[in-house]
Amino acid sequence: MDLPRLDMIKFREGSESERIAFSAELVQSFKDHGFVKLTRHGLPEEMVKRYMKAAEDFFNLPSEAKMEIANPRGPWPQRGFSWVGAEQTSKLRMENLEKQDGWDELNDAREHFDAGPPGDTEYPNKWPSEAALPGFRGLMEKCYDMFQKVCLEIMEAMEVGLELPPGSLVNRCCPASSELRLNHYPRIDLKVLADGKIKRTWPHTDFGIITLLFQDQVGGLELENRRHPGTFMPVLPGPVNGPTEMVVNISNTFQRWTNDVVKAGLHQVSVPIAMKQQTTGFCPERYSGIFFFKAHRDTSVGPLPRFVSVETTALYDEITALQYQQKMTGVLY
Ligand SMILES: O=C(O)CCC(=O)C(=O)O
Ligand SMILES: [Fe+2]
Repeated sequence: MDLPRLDMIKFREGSESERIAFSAELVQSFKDHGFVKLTRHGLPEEMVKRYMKAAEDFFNLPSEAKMEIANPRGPWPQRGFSWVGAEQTSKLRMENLEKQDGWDELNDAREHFDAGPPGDTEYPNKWPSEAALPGFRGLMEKCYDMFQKVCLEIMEAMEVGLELPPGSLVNRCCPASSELRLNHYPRIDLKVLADGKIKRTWPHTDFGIITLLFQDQVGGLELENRRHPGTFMPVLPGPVNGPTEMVVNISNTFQRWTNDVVKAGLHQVSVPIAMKQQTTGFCPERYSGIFFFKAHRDTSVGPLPRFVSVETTALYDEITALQYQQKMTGVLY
């Protein structure tokens, strides 16, 4: 089974009834899978291609250049480079938060780069020098703005689909506090993965509102099959020469806002489906580009009034998006 693939132009340029139909299908796919694929997402193809190529250029820098902009471990938004093994996604799984101890030895075979809003003075970004990587910062800042815009549009559609007052989601996301990420999974021996202590990315949910994801042709991203909890199915890369497909998943903040009406999509990165039966050899390197769309730092991530009633009590506490981010980032290390 592949994920529903929705054409976003129907929301952007469609008639009122097309906008309503798109929004209903979007909500349904999120309720069923926690995931959707969007085509004609409005992001220039050329820009997405350059974004993915920039990931290769960045991770090909010498280690010293990457370590110069290393992310300081700790409970604050991530900025700059995180080396292989720095982050342990196994700890992020909501139900594992209390029983973290046994999860300490599970590592991710992944390095990544994170950037927050352009010009963020509270948590400044860390860029490689212009000499080392010409144009990288400019491109990332442009992508950030475009990704933020498309996420706001998805929030608009969710307001329609969930029959929420216009602006009730969108207004919680301005000014921007999202994060852009580049992921690199180095080539790895299948035997290492088979040992069970290292995975490309352990099952987890992301902690923002929604996540946008672009992947190369290697494959390996998997989402939980909600019909058979605990099992996973592949989110296959789009056609090689076709237009880019944007994968979108629901993250914890949206689950909290809707008091579990729309739940976050559990996902992992595993061995690509074509190599599952193989016991020897190497898993090729893989790149992905991600945008963690987040709520404004002072906004509450407690359930919205519309999802709480006498019969339906609030499942989550009223803390700010920044406090929640700090709590979750603290868990990662
Ligand atoms: O690389 C991928 O496809 C997924 C990575 C991921 O889940 C994350 O960075 O949160
Ligand atoms: Fe993720």
